[in-house]
Amino acid sequence: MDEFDLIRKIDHLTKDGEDVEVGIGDDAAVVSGFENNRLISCVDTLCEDVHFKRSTLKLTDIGYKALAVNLSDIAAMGGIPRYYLVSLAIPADWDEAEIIEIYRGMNELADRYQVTLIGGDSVTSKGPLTISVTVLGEIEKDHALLRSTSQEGDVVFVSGALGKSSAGLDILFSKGLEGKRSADEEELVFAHQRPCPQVELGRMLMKSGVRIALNDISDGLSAEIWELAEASRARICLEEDKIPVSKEAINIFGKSGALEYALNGGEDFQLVGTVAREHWSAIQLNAYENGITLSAIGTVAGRGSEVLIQKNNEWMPLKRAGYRHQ
Ligand SMILES: Nc1ncnc2c1ncn2[C@@H]1O[C@H](COP(=O)(O)OP(=O)(O)OP(=O)(O)O)[C@@H](O)[C@H]1O
Ligand SMILES: Cc1ncc(C[n+]2csc(CCOP(=O)(O)O)c2C)c(N)n1
Ligand SMILES: [Mg+2]
Ligand SMILES: [Mg+2]
Ligand SMILES: [Mg+2]
Repeated sequence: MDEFDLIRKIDHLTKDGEDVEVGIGDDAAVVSGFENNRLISCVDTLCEDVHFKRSTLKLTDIGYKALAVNLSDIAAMGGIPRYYLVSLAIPADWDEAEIIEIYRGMNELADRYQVTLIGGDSVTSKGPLTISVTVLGEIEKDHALLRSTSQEGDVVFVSGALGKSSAGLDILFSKGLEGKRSADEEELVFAHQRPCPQVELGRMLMKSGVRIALNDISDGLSAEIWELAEASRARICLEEDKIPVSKEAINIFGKSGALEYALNGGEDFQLVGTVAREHWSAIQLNAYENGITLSAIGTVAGRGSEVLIQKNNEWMPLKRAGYRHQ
């Protein structure tokens, strides 16, 4: 595969935004920048055999997901994604047409959120295929939603239903990409392959103007709630039976199997946060009116850096057992 040929094809595939003064084709990109807002940036990487296999994601899904996980981090800050850069380390057994397919998937999501590809890097890999995406965006000055602002008395909330992605992954592991699937299985597999970054929800929460601590769920609810507790030095108490566990996962894996996926599976890319009790109803209603379900799953009970969970009327420490790279 010729590096320059590939870059030319990628360039043709993507649209140039008007505010991109120099895009693909020079040593670095130049964009016009933001008049009043701050620059917000993040990078996350997908690695073959760690984040996906050819038997779990189609080529277009790999691209879609590589961008989605980054839009999720921008969402978790309340920002607006604008530009992205893609770094690829490509092993010899991947051909150009396959890489272009990955870009087609990325493009699909980029078009939906109007984020523009402004550059990247392509190198040979002697190991697995690795895709690293950097997203640049904007956020109103002093309005980023941090992990560190939870306070005593806050309601702890989470968006959507949890556990779908990792339940979907197990279905893919047992049935492969092309296996026959029930409607429930299809829903779970789709959630794994095409996670929906909660950008609109992040913006809605930011625009509410109230203090909200926020995090996105990449490693599982247990890991992300612990991150909030530690960043805010908060003592968080969750009620197990309030956690919105995927119905489809319950149908297939039973209540406790589905709860395990919700707590420790990861890659749901929903948002978990805390907000003062007096603002909770309005926030929940506003989300509802925009087609998003928010569930109250607990409270910030005081200071500390710990998470407790109530099961069958008994409180116990929540095990932080989400995904962790070794
Ligand atoms: N290798 C690194 N060098 C510098 N900073 C890093 C590195 N890895 C992570 N960070 C920083 O650490 C913080 C937490 O990163 P982390 O990747 O855990 O968050 P996340 O993207 O929300 O989680 P995930 O990667 O599971 O989606 C971020 O500020 C990130 O920029
Ligand atoms: C083939 C295959 N095996 C396992 C997994 C599960 N997985 C990998 S990384 C991760 C957490 C998020 O990653 P990060 O912390 O890097 O953002 C999870 C839950 C998968 N998706 N595909
Ligand atoms: Mg990260
Ligand atoms: Mg994150
Ligand atoms: Mg992330």
